[in-house]
Amino acid sequence: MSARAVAQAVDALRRGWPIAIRDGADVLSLLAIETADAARLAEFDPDAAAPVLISAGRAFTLKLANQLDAATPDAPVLVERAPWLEFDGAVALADPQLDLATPLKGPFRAVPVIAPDAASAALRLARIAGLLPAFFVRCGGADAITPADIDAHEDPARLRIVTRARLPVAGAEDAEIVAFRTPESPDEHIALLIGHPNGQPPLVRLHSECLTGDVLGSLKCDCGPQLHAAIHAIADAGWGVLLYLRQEGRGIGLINKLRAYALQDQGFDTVDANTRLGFAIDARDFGVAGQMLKLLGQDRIRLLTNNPAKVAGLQATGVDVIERVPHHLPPNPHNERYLATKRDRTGHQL
Ligand SMILES: Nc1nc2c(ncn2[C@@H]2O[C@H](COP(=O)(O)OP(=O)(O)OP(=O)(O)O)[C@@H](O)[C@H]2O)c(=O)[nH]1
Ligand SMILES: [Zn+2]
Repeated sequence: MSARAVAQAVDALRRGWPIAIRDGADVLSLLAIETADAARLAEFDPDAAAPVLISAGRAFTLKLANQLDAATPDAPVLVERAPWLEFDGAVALADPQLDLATPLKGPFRAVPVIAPDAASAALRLARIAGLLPAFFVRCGGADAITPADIDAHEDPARLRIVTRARLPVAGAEDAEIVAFRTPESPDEHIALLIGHPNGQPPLVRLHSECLTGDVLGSLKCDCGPQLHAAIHAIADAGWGVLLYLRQEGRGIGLINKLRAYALQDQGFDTVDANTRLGFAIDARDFGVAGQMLKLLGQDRIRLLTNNPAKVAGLQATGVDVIERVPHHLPPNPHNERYLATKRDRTGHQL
């Protein structure tokens, strides 16, 4: 029942319908700003008193917080509903793409967060729904879901292998595709098994979905070349696994990644763009990858990556990463700065 309620809540957010989240005795009703409009807001909040929930990263950009704890840019911050904070003003609070074009009409004031666990859970649900993490909030409401329900929605424990088939691909004709899914999430993750187990730990690549790089050949990142080079490297190694994880935009979804790109067009780097949107710098959870490898019977691996956080994330799921194998591709003029930011700000190894 609760699984159904979370799926319905994600759907409701996308459609601009309010949801409710319970934190102990407190219940918050929430209307996502991105999918609301002035009429829905008037119906949700007839007294025009509902404060606005945003994340700490966004609040810091708006100078509503003095300090940004780098570890928690996605923590909840509540903004008092000043009389001048009408619907359009709230949209400007929610969407950093408008910052340069529309100077904000403050002053705004942060107030203590009511029901912080429910508020954090709401921001998480916005990410799952691929929306901006910003809501109008009021107390009370029916059919509330709980933060634990949302944890269960994201839990990879119920991941299963659904089907598998031979799939010759460019660079690895001897390959098999294995498809995974959970009952909760619409994301269908894929493993490409290249070659055959030979008693040695497989060479593994975790590839997070990048529609722009993988499909359109975007030069802004290194994803497309990394994907193809990984297939070749695994084939050359004799045996291994490519996991294609549906974690577009480091877990914030395609639309939010493209918003981050729009901010990059304004001069912000990939780290600051995520923070300004109100998301963690990397919102991925490698639990899915760990579970996929275990279902494939591979819990001792060599990992192709430059990202020590990926190694740590996978180790935390109980997979033994016996070696990190660097996975560098030559830069191009469009992704040079992106790669330098990864090196300088997110600990990627040279
Ligand atoms: N939010 C956001 N996501 C991005 C951006 N550029 C690329 N991505 C996403 O980043 C992910 C690719 O990262 P990966 O190549 O898996 O990994 P990594 O963490 O850089 O580590 P490596 O294993 O060393 O490549 C994909 O989901 C891309 O869609 C960006 O500017 N903003
Ligand atoms: Zn990419």
